[in-house]
Amino acid sequence: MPIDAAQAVAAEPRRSELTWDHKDVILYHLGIGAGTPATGPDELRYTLETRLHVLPSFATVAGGGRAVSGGLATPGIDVDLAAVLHGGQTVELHRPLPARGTATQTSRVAAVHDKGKAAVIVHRSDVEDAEGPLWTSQSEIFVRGEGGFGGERGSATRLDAPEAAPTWTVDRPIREDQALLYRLSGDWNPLHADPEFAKRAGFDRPILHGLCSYGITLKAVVDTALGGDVARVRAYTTRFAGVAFPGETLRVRMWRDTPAPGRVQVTVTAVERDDAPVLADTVVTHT
Ligand SMILES: CCCCCCC[C@@H](O)CC(=O)SCCNC(=O)CCNC(=O)[C@H](O)C(C)(C)COP(=O)(O)OP(=O)(O)OC[C@H]1O[C@@H](n2cnc3c(N)ncnc32)[C@H](O)[C@@H]1OP(=O)(O)O
Repeated sequence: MPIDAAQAVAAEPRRSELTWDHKDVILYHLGIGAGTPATGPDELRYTLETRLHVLPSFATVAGGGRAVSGGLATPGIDVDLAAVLHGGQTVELHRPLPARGTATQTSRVAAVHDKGKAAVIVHRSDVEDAEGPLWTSQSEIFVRGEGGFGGERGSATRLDAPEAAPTWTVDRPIREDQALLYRLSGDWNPLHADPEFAKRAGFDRPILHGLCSYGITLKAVVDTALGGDVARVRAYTTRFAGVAFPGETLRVRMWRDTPAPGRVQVTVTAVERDDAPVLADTVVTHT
């Protein structure tokens, strides 16, 4: 049986060691579009080792993407990768991320929801180093065709886009080779690179990694709404509402102090496809 929810949730948490250094951080930043203009002072914070600030979404790839592969390598879960889409992602920061580190990750399947036509696997990781907790990450993995196993449906948090005009709107072009560059940070899923595999998954061409859009968007928020200060981010949550393709332009709309003070609510759409939703229910919590 492809999904045995009870077995997945009861499985022992998996522990793994994560290590990273400035090279991994810079590669990740390039993979989410940093470095344009190449020598602009704001971009050098993301790309020059002597000035490096770590974007908190780096947590999703630290250690070479084990969070991604580990999410599906759990007893009780045996699914076709072509049926898998990233559904949602949250990262909660306990401290700013260092540019190099060694940490222990403890991961488990927190829940498996039965959506009828799909299963949603909720995968949680807690990461700490010698100085204490660093971050907590939660991924929702949407597996098409794997529902109907008789599990709980689970609840969904939905945020209406505010009626007021956005405080800021910025456009972020996705390079044609963005997914090819991003995958070097550890998510080698062929869905993002191999046209034949993408067709088998139901797409005309390879789609962008959800976590690449996630990183592009957080960088846009930090650079626009948080004065470029990565250390102000406390938490970042999103739902992947629709696909994005390399070569498109992401329009990032941001509302200050929405839905509460100290939060920026964000929507992301694909400009070339009539503002089709890409990220929804997206909030950056900050100091
Ligand atoms: C540990 C980390 C491991 C990560 C593994 C992933 C590896 C990566 O390489 C893979 C990727 O990056 S894939 C790219 C990024 N993701 C996407 O592009 C998906 C975009 N979203 C969609 O296509 C649709 O929203 C879609 C298809 C997701 C849903 O659309 P519909 O089928 O139309 O669903 P709908 O009828 O609206 O709702 C049915 C029930 O499902 C819930 N739901 C909807 N969208 C969800 C989402 N994004 N995440 C989680 N749950 C979601 C709905 O709430 C509904 O349930 P309920 O009726 O109980 O409310």
